[in-house]
Amino acid sequence: MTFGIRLADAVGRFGTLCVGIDPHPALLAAWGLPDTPDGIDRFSATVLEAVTGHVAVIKPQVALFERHGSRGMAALERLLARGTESGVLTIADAKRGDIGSTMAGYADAWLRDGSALAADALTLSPYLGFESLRPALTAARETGRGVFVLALTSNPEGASVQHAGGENSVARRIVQAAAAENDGGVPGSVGLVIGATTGPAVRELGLDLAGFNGPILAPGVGAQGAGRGELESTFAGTSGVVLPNSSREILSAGPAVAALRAAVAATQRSLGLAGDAGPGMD
Ligand SMILES: O=c1ccn([C@@H]2O[C@H](COP(=O)(O)O)[C@@H](O)[C@H]2O)c(=O)[nH]1
Repeated sequence: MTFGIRLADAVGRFGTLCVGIDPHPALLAAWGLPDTPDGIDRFSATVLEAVTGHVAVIKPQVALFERHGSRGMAALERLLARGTESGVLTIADAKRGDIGSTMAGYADAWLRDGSALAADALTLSPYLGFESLRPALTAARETGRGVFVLALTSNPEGASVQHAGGENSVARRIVQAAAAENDGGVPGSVGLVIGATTGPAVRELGLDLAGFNGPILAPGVGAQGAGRGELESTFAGTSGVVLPNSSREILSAGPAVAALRAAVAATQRSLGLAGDAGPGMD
């Protein structure tokens, strides 16, 4: 079964909120955990326990595992495996992108069956050219996995690159290229990253999200300042599933599992997502 279909099923049961697992040093300290591979392992296991059965998807931030070298990456491998065992979909936020021949290595690592780092989906950076991502697009299609391609990122600096090009902006061309990958009537597995903090850019750049048949990962709610109003205005009329991601704001409620669950529920309520059957935000 494809990632797009599995995601549609999962958000139909648990709603669209994506919880980020970002073991920042300050959060580890606040939780009374050491800034070590064992600390991030315990942090990750606690978040997974709290969200299982309450959200459809988690997004581990790879950089914060990579800080600890091979033992940090082993903690990430365990989290990805436990996510699969628990029935929670995983998006590895690694933002990979390179020339095609090297991209094949990343695709093998993150998107191939049997790889210790295989996730349900991977974030990709298209700034070496959308077509350089082909090995990852192919691997995802062949293995029933998904990708999320950066289009309009949530950080203010992103505009200097992504808005460039006027009517034919970089972001617009990325949305068009990603849309072309999602043919057929079923929910597509090639998604986009569009920050919830990007204000009127979706409209001003003429991004056709009504015609986009894939999921959209929307970081920027919570700690970066976006809320329900920003989500609703940015994604009005969008056809595909929009997955608002919150990391630090939810994680700062820990380490108690009950408190993390309460933060998840509060976030779902404040974003208007509780009981949300998923596809689109009208
Ligand atoms: O445009 C982007 C792409 C990815 N991110 C990632 O999402 C989380 C956001 O964390 P918060 O604590 O909720 O701010 C983090 O892992 C980013 O690397 C993003 O913010 N914007």
